[in-house]
Amino acid sequence: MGEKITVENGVVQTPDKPIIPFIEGDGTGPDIWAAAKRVFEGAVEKAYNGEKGIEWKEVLAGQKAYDKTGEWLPEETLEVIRDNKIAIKGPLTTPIGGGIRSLNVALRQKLDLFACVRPVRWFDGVPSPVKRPQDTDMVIFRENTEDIYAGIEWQEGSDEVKKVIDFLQNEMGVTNIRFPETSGLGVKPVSEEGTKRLVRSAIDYAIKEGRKSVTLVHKGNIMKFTEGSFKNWGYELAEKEYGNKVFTWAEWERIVEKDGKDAANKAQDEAEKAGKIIVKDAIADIFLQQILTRPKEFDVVATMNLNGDYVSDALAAQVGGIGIAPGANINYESGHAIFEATHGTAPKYAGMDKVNPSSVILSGVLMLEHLGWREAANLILNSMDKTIGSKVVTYDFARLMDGATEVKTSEFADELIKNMD
Ligand SMILES: NC(=O)C1=CN([C@@H]2O[C@H](COP(=O)(O)OP(=O)(O)OC[C@H]3O[C@@H](n4cnc5c(N)ncnc54)[C@H](OP(=O)(O)O)[C@@H]3O)[C@@H](O)[C@H]2O)C=CC1
Ligand SMILES: O=C(O)CCC(=O)C(=O)O
Ligand SMILES: [Mg+2]
Repeated sequence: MGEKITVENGVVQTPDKPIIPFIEGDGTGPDIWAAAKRVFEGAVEKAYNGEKGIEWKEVLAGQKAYDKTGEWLPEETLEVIRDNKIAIKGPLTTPIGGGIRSLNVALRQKLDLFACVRPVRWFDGVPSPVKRPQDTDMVIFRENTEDIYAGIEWQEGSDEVKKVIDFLQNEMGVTNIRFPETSGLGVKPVSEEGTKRLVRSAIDYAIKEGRKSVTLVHKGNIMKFTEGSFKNWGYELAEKEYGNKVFTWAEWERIVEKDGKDAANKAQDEAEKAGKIIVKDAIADIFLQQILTRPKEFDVVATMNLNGDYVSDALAAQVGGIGIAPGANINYESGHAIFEATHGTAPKYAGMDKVNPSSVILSGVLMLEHLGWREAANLILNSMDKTIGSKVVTYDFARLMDGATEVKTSEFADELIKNMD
């Protein structure tokens, strides 16, 4: 009989047979989930000889939920995940324009999973568009509950948008809505609490994992009171809560003003040598250039929701694409977490047993690490290295690799299970 995972004083307590809810997902979700589940079970069995095991519990969301219950995201699904603390999911479809809002975003918001953690590293042999993919080794902390993802927007021509435009023009003195008759409007909330809990998680992670820096990525030069404040609150939190453990660029600037640039650079050098975390910032556009040209300069990255979405896929491309990029949505305060692939439902490949299951498999590796089952996680990581190293890969890698053997989703899983040792 399975038992519930609990969290005591922020520490996850995993029974030998934890109940883990899963959402299969839409489109290619069932293909990659079937493969991933077998890989997780193979690794756990091999690591613990039957002494530990997972009791899977299916919960519904997306098309499957709608067909069975008439709801896209049933309350029962949220209740089961809340109750069991963690879950793993495949991708869910979001129609563009009208219709339902993103179920993926709704799950993160309803469970307050404020940090979307996406590690980006290269596996030996994976085809990449850059010359030195091994230089990219970053962990993105994307804020998950605020920003324009809050879904506060009004359609062009609606009574609501007319009211808001009227308010802006007549009560707030706004004069620069270029085409007021035909504008839709969106609101971008970014709060001090939301920013600080995200940046805190990123710095805690950097300290725990022995990382060198945390970069706050923002567009504060243009959006001063949202993205600019994100940067300022980030520095404020770093200095106030972490004191001597960090050196911030805000401090660097204060030293420049007082004693000049050489003194500031010297202080940063000394901080690096002392193993302090360097907390710095980058404006989002130049950041997207520098992750390509100088990836070694970045380590942990903390950013808002939309920037984080763009940065995730851009960085994933550098190490082989979204077919292999994992993710976790975590509330570090309550311990709730949902692990999920970074990519979408890739509908044109649905049911073809074709796409790469690595993204959801590596999300499962993050889940096993979260549970403290490092042995099983490492078995999968080593097997992934070995399997890709032997050039047995799915179509996405095969089309970019010389001499590759292209296999189906399920065959790639067979190969991973075979190569676990
Ligand atoms: N978290 C989630 O559940 C997410 C859901 N979505 C949703 O998914 C739907 C489709 O979105 P779309 O923008 O087309 O993005 P997708 O990520 O679904 O697909 C875009 C392309 O990425 C490649 N790709 C995606 N998954 C894999 C995989 N497992 N293995 C190999 N290659 C892969 C394919 O490239 P190629 O054609 O070159 O082979 C595919 O055509 C939308 O409804 C969107 O809202 C999107 C992102 C995240
Ligand atoms: O939910 C969606 O449609 C998109 C989500 C997304 O792009 C992401 O999680 O990176
Ligand atoms: Mg995305």
